[in-house]
Amino acid sequence: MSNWYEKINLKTAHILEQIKAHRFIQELMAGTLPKDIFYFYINQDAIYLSEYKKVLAQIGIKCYDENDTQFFLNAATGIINVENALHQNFLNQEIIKNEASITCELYISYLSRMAHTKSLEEGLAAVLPCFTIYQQIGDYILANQTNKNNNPYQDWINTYGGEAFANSVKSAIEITNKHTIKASHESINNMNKAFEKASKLEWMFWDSAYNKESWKI
Ligand SMILES: Cc1ncc(CN)c(N)n1
Repeated sequence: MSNWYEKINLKTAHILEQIKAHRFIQELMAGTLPKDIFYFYINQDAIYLSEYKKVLAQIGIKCYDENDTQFFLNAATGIINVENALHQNFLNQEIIKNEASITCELYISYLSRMAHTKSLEEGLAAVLPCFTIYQQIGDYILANQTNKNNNPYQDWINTYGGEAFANSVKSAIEITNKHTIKASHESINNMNKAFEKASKLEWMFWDSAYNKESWKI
């Protein structure tokens, strides 16, 4: 019998396919993504990660098993440090913007609400696509690109397609699956909704970067 993650991954496969097909990802893979769009993304992602780090710490605080707590606290520091270093490599200080785009604001606010006001199970499900989708996209690009030696975005691709990130994703999946074993039907439904919504927000995050989303007023 398949576990919770396998089922929800299958149920949301259409979202992942749309992310893979998105012009942001296709052009990133080809190395043709305009630099201003990539920088817009990296800048928004730096804002996103500084909040996401707090969300992971909050999830860790809520865990009952100390190993799970440790995992999320490590994830909040370790992985994010790697990503921040990656961002600093790409970011030109002059273009740093401090204002979150609408979608960035929406995504971080949503995750923060899930981590602070919902059950641990729902919080786990909400943060999981941030792990799994990036790994799947990293792996997808690594498997399909033909320009590994001259893609200006290769460092980004390697970070998410790499083994270190895969290990961390595996642990996040295992912890979340473990919390579904005794979960009620209602709780599983809520977890499904949270995973699906966060997956859609992942698509929206790339789309908003591609369009250099601005506030309407
Ligand atoms: C928006 C977003 N989602 C996920 C990741 C991968 N941690 C990220 N860097 N940015």
